[in-house]
Amino acid sequence: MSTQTASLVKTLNLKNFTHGTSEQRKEFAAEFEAGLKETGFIILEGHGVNTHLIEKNYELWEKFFTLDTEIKQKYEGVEGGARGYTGFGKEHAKNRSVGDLKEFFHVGQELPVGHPLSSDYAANVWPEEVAELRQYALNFYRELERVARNMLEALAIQMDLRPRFFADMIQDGNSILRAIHYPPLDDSMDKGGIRAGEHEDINLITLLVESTASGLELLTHEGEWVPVKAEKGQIIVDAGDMLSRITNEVIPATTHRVVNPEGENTSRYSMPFFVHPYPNSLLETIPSCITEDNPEKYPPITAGDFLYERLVEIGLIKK
Ligand SMILES: O=C(O)CCC(=O)C(=O)O
Ligand SMILES: [Fe+2]
Repeated sequence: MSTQTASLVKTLNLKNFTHGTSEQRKEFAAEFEAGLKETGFIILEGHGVNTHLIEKNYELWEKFFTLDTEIKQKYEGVEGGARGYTGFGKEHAKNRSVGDLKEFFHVGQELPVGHPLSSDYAANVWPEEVAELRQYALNFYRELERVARNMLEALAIQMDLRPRFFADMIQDGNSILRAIHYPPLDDSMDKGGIRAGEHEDINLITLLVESTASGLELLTHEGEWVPVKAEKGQIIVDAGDMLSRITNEVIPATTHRVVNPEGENTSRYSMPFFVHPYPNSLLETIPSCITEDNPEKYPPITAGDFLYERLVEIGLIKK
């Protein structure tokens, strides 16, 4: 981590919330909210996600991404990229036309047959060439959901909401595990291309376990790009558009990007977990976030409709 990042982005330990005294829990919650407001990012330690599980996921996803393109394309095309593989250059940031220099694979919520929400979600697709992926990716998904629940409970307490306010929204929610491969750059790639153009995530919060290489940057309120990196055992947490919307922008969505490598030109892998409410959950402004100086900015919308609008904007759904 650069010294600049170290001083700018707060590092918090989740154990202080899950196992701490009431003082430590309060302090954790306050620091989390302050971090989201000040820089949009916090770095989380003590999250309890097993290192082996993270390493195994990287190993298996790398196996998938090194398969021939024709094989990977068999797993493409499920509902605007909601599940399975999305090929190189397809997604672009909201106001850009050049596609990002990445390919990725989405794993979504998997509910038992007969669950009332199971028909709301497309079925996951699993590459038969990497048989172990299903088990390891789903275990990882569950672990990240647990961390997300804890973080959102802390935020709800800090905002004087009932503790499960956000946690109920993400219960059986539409969260997405995205495994990303940014290939080494070569001359055939679009000259204006960047690994991931400047953007905000669509969801409530995003959890990013350590990536395999640097490149992630956040935009400060002062308009300066600053590198952020999670080391082994750390998770970066940031705020997305849905959280910004329901907090009436009291918590802004974090603007970030992934820049091209300057030194060694190798593949980069990362695995963001986008924490989403269930599709019928209403994104409605939290009353305490409406004040005379900050009147209500957005009408209510369901999480499903909001997501659809944004997927059209970033090129994953064609209207
Ligand atoms: O690869 C990363 O570190 C971040 C990726 C990202 O911001 C995204 O996919 O939304
Ligand atoms: Fe992002």
